[in-house]
Amino acid sequence: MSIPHTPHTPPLRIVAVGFHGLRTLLEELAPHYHAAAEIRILDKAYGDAVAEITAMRKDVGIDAVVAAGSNGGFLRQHLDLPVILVKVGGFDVMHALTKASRHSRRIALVTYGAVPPEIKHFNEFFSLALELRTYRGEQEAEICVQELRNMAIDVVVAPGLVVDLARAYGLEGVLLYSQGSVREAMDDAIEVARIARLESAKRERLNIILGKLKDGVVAVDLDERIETLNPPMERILGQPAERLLGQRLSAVCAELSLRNTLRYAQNEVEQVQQVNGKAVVATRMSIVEQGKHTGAVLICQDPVAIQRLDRHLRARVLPRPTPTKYELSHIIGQSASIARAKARAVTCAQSQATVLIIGESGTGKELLAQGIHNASPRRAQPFVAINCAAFPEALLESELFGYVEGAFTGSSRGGKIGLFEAAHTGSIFLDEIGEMPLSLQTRLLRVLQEKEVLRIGATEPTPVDVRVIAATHRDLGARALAGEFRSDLYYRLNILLIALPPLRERREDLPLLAMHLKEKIAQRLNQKNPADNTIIDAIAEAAKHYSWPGNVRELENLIERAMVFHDPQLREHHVTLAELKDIAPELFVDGPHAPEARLRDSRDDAELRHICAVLQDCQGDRARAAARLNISRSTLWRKLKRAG
Ligand SMILES: Nc1ncnc2c1ncn2[C@@H]1O[C@H](COP(=O)(O)OP(=O)(O)OP(=O)(O)O)[C@@H](O)[C@H]1O
Repeated sequence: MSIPHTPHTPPLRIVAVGFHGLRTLLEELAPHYHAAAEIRILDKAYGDAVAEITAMRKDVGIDAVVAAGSNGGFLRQHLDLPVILVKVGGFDVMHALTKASRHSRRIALVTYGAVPPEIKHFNEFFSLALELRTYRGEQEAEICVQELRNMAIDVVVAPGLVVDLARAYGLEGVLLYSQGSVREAMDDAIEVARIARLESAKRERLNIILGKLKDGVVAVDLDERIETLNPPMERILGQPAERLLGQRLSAVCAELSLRNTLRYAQNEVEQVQQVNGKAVVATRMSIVEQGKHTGAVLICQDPVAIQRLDRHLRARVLPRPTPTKYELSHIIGQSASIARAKARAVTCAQSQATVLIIGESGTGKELLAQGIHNASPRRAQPFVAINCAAFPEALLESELFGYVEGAFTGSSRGGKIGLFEAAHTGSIFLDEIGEMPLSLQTRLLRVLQEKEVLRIGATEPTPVDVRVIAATHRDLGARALAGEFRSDLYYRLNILLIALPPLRERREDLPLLAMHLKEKIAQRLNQKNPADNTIIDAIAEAAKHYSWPGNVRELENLIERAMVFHDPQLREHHVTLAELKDIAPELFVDGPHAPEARLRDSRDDAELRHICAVLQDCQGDRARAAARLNISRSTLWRKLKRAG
């Protein structure tokens, strides 16, 4: 990666600090670096230099500093910028000593920090009798020069500051640095600045990427001090980055501590925890660079966002759930029993518990289930319905629980999502739960208890949040006693019970229902001018003593038949008995032995024989048999059930 020189990338900027002798050297050299960097020469020292450089940095940006001697040491301590020191080489020493010896033999060599060992050896080997001294700061330098004067030293070879002092005390001063050593420092500074720029460009890019994340991210060093964090993490910690950088994470927020991650180098993935009263999903990982632990990182996710994403993903790969059309207000009836069932349904809608609806076929169990779902807080989520009696065991199992790829021969690629997963965050309606095979009852119980499903062939369960509404026309308690239904499942399902009365027990609802169904069918048949009420009234009247084995569904079918067959030309005319018998013969059968009943029985027998033959032909495969008979699987199942 290189820094392209566009008008937007400013040139490298180096501040070279030095006065007097060093300054002269710097001024001589600066023009040579014109193409590589902008060199600013500053003749200030210590605190003044720090203040000036800090101001410059704010103003234009500074990449590196070149300085020498004690001033260089000071700047290194007080600036968080690369400070490159002008180093004294052996050649510099020889060159300066030669120059000094032209004035006198009484020479002192003063260096910043420790005396380099090579100089000590050099001094001894050539018996130069140099006075070797060191200093660390301005004060020490001055004391040193005073002592040298008292020792009658004539020439002081030293860095710029000491040279100036020596001259002030009337001694000769020779600058220790050569042009070569200054050039070397400048070259190093430019290289360091170039690399620092690259690093900061990379860091900036990383920060931009981190800033785009929705999750909060914070990285700490081995001392748990915050090195980097992004805006979402600033929000979680409730402070701006400027205040947080350099602080210990535990001190800012004890709940999000990374101390154990650093201590045991152990990763923790997706732990749900509370921070300032809000739930976060926290992942902690230690950072390993070139095999060494160098820090740790914490990622905080918002559980609400995860759930939203989860729903979105599931929605994309799922079969579309059945759109629900019914509300509780669609349940028609003023009888006490229906009013009670409706009132119960309203209460149940507010609970998360499993609901069990008991009622004969056609009494409105699915209508009620949809109504409960649509009155519950889950109304915007999927509603999935399945008739447990309409599928053979193996098919029902894969429909409900799904399977993973390769779970069995013929399983589709990528596996298949089951209805429980499809209903995630919503409701599932298990119609005819009493017909569910025992082995599947066990699996269902697990889903209810653990709130997770195990797809066929899978090893990892998938968590699901589904409200179960089950329905049956059977006496589940009796079936449980007889060992045909798991009693533990029965108790689990039987938390909120709603009984839907058969139509024959609430005949007072018949006229209202008939009218309602007439409107509904007219809409469905797109009849703008539906049959008048005479035929409907006639049916309601004739059906007073009818037992309605098919309940509201049967009534609905009958009314539809009447609306289709009743001659609209005969509007407002009195419906004759013959006409009514023709349209609704079943209403005139008052017992199993009536002539019409016998007729119907023999018709049913013939139909049943036909169904059995087709079923045998299809080796008992109900789906295929239903397709051949051109009826739905539920209808096939109903016909078989009615025949016992
Ligand atoms: N109280 C009611 N008010 C209005 N319509 C009703 C009522 N009860 C049932 N229905 C209508 O009757 C038909 C059958 O109802 P639904 O499918 O809900 O019955 P079910 O008990 O689930 O039947 P099955 O057990 O045979 O599947 C639907 O068209 C439904 O809208």
